[in-house]
Amino acid sequence: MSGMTLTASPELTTAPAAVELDGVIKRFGAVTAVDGISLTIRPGEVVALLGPNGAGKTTTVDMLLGLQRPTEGTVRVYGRAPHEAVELGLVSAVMQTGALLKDYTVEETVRLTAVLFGRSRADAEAALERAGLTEVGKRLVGKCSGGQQQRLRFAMALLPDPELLILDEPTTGMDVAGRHEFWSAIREDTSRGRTVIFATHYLEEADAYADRVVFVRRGRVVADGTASEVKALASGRTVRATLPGAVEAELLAVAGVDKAEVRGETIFLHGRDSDEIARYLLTRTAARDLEITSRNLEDAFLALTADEVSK
Ligand SMILES: Nc1ncnc2c1ncn2[C@@H]1O[C@H](COP(=O)(O)OP(=O)(O)OP(=O)(O)O)[C@@H](O)[C@H]1O
Repeated sequence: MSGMTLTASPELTTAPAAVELDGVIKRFGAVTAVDGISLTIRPGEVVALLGPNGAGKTTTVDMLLGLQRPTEGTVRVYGRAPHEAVELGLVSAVMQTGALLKDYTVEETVRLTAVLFGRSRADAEAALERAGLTEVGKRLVGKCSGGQQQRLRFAMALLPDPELLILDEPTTGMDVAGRHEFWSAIREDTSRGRTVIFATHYLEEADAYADRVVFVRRGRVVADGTASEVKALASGRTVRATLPGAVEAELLAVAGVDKAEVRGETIFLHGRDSDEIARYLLTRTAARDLEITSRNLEDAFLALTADEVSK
């Protein structure tokens, strides 16, 4: 037995991950909604789950909230079973829809929720303020815009003061101004160190608000990185050409090439200066049929998430 205990900051040592998915599979009859996801999310991370319709985002979120159980694999939230974490108030969520009582005012709704969570009136006021709702406190919920209703759900989700906040496509159906206001409230909150996981279709949202972007497609993680890594993935241009007998390692050594791929007689060279790459190919090799394409974020997203072309 070691006679000495080292002290180090808790984040670096034994603090449990905020979320730990290990080999998670979820099937609904013949449909495999989640097909083997393993993921660790550290406390304080703001993570976007990005993917097209049917990718498995909501199913993953439901498992994090204990609303669904995995068919295989394990889900832990702060080292606990998800339903326990929810019961302890460690996790709360803003879902796409969630019943609100339309005949109550915004203020009454938040105060009532505070009572349910055993929180004080001051906590209710603080949640209203943090969700940017103080000014519309007296408004009937039924008269609120979609964006205000979502911020109301956000205020309610803040009441247990959760360590982890989960947002499932929180801005679906909102106009640009509503989305902007919603995200300003969230951003202000995340600056206090709360862990946030949000599912979205909107690439711009993932890019603007997440430290980490996890691309999901057909129930699998197809890319996982910081927003800037995702941008890097999408920047630059690809030169495609026909060059029989090309060797990947040799192409990678060409000035300006940061990625090279050989598929049969076709080569794909990626780099910042496509002119230089094209010049090299045309003057120093037998390459022909050159084609230069640039990728914006939207293309990168589509490339990462698109279904394979069916035969
Ligand atoms: N309860 C269920 N019963 C049967 N199939 C389901 C069920 N829930 C989800 N699925 C299927 O699992 C797959 C993943 O769905 P999920 O809702 O998790 O995707 P998503 O990424 O959240 O999509 P969206 O962006 O449209 O909300 C889909 O094919 C969906 O039809």
